[in-house]
Amino acid sequence: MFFQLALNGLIKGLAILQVLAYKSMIVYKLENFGNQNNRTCLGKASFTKMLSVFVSERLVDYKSILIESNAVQEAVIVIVGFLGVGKTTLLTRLVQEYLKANWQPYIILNDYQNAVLDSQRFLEFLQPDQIQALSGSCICCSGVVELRRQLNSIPERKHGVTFIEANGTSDACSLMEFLGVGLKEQFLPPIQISVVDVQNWQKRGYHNELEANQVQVSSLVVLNHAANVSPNRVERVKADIASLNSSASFKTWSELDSLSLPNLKASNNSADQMDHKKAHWASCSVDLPDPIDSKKLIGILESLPDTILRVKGCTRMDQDEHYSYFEKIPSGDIVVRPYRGTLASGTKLLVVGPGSDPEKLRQIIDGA
Ligand SMILES: Nc1nc2c(ncn2[C@@H]2O[C@H](COP(=O)(O)OP(=O)(O)OP(=O)(O)O)[C@@H](O)[C@H]2O)c(=O)[nH]1
Repeated sequence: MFFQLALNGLIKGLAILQVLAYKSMIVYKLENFGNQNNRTCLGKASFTKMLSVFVSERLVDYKSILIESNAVQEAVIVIVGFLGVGKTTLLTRLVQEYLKANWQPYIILNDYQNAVLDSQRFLEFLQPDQIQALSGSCICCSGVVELRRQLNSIPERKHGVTFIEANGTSDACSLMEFLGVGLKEQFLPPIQISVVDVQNWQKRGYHNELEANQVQVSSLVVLNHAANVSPNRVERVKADIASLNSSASFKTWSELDSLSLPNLKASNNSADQMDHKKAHWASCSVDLPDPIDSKKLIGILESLPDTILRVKGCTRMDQDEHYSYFEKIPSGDIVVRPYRGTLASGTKLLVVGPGSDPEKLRQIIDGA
């Protein structure tokens, strides 16, 4: 606040000094106000108007000079996409590549139930203060105030870049609308990148509309899961997305040039209206035994209702000393890998989708 007042005072002072120093320029300005023939007859009102235009022009000039001489504004890159398409995988790649190129990335991770679980995986590359976790379903409405607060609390630094990963059911269009206001001058207007699973694009039944919403204000669409699909399918998906957002560019995982992302311009594509409630999904989490028999865990994951589209969790398996992170994506694939973070919240099973009910989950776990 004090800095802002001081800066404004300095700018005004500079502008007034310039007014005094450039009398000849004032004469030039008088000419621009249509008084070429009788400069001495300029009325008080015209003079005041001229002075205010001149000073305000100078203010703009000085402000831009000061901003240029300070840090370059920081890109804010928002990663969206349906559940399990590969947003965190992309974020991990981006963080690693930006660090390698001497940038200073900050990340904000939003997820259902327990964003800390995912955020801990980044401690391998980032300091704790470079990572913020934001649990909760809706950063596109009720959660946007907290998201903006977290973003605005990120310190200014050289070569800064901030990545935000939205949860997989976010109303990506509303998110950009709300996030576009109230950010510090430190930041450029946020840009959105959408991750799309080419194999499963628009095979989400009732959730197709939500998936389509998640590409409509994106500047770039990253085409994932493209290894096992025909080139025809890739072209069809691109054409489909282009019909929703004609200004988006496309990159496959291998074509993506991570360091060029800050050069993207925010999309001005107008999006179709979506019933925002479609972005509010049920989710819940329950504790898991530690350790657990790995066959029993697979049995639990396979017994979950089909309406549950995303599963994540962490516990120790069999005789392992280390914890394991496991997950199930909407296609039904189950992946298990060692968990390197600190398990701050204890062993958990997290589920997202209609039918997420802690009582039902406990029954499935006890009966396995
Ligand atoms: N085969 C294949 N697997 C992928 C690809 N991208 C990501 N995955 C895997 O898919 C799983 C889910 O990836 P995440 O990056 O966690 O997906 P996400 O979009 O962050 O998921 P949520 O935000 O939790 O919904 C992980 O096991 C990834 O390794 C891809 O292009 N092909």
